[in-house]
Amino acid sequence: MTHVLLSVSKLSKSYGDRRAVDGVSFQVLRGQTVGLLGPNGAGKSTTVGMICGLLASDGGTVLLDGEAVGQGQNAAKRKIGFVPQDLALYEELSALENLKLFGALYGLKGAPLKERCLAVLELVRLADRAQDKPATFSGGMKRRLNIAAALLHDPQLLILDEPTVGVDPQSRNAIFDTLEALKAQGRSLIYTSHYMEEVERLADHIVIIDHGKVLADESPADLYRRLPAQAALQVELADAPSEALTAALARQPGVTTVQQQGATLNVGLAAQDQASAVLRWLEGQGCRFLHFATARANLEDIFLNLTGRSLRD
Ligand SMILES: Nc1ncnc2c1ncn2[C@@H]1O[C@H](COP(=O)(O)OP(=O)(O)OP(=O)(O)O)[C@@H](O)[C@H]1O
Repeated sequence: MTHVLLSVSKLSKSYGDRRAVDGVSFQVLRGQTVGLLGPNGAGKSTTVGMICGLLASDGGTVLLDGEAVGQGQNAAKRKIGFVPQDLALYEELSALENLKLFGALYGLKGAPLKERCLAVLELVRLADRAQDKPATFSGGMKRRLNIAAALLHDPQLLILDEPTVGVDPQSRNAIFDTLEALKAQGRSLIYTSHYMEEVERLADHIVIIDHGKVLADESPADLYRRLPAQAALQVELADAPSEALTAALARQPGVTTVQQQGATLNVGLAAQDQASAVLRWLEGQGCRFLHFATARANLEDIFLNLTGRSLRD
């Protein structure tokens, strides 16, 4: 058995003359969580829609366990669970009745269906609300019920399209707990988001997508290694530093970059724990500080480094 569960190759789709997805390729290994990260309109939803066989592609292939996932019913598709951006629930049926209905679509019935419904409700932490209607649920609870529905047939790969948009913090945590439990069971996940903190928390591997193209396809550690600085120190001095001082600062150990704007210095650091040494050095040079702050580099910086633009533009 190969380690590769899903293989996406040169996937493309245009809407009219707009190329929404332009030759996207990446793989998902067994047990791996892949974060598909990109700004709004980058092509994430279109990509996952094609992976699930819900949207027809203009070109490219999607193989799951070596089998093509096309449109229509097929065995490969059954190994995928999909949680779309838009909720799909019957508001007037109870949570349990909703799941029974979805389970029946997968050919589950009788006692095994009931057992599966209760197990997935437990997994998304809605077991105590089984008899309640989604009409009485918060947005986050509805989202969790939708995740439960996608898990009924016990898929190998769960694909979630921006699952935390419009979700309250309590449900957000419950969703993360569910996904972490699935990871621990060895399931594979694809998680699309434009929230870098979420992708950082969950993903073993990150695919950054922009304008329908893959810009990076790496582990978080490798992505960070691309950055010129792993942390930043911002210091506001009482007086603007001399050019000689700024130049000498740039030569200090652990300092990767120095930018000066008036009395403010932005210092790139090879590691965050080098900030105190830099501050001591500045103090030794007779500098007085008004304010200073440090920040660890994040995926936002990586996106900025790759595209010259902010992820949230
Ligand atoms: N049905 C459609 N008809 C026409 N254009 C579309 C359609 N769906 C998406 N697009 C366009 O395709 C591009 C990619 O959209 P897509 O929804 O895949 O991006 P996304 O990264 O998922 O963004 P979002 O987070 O906003 O959903 C965008 O420019 C979008 O406007």
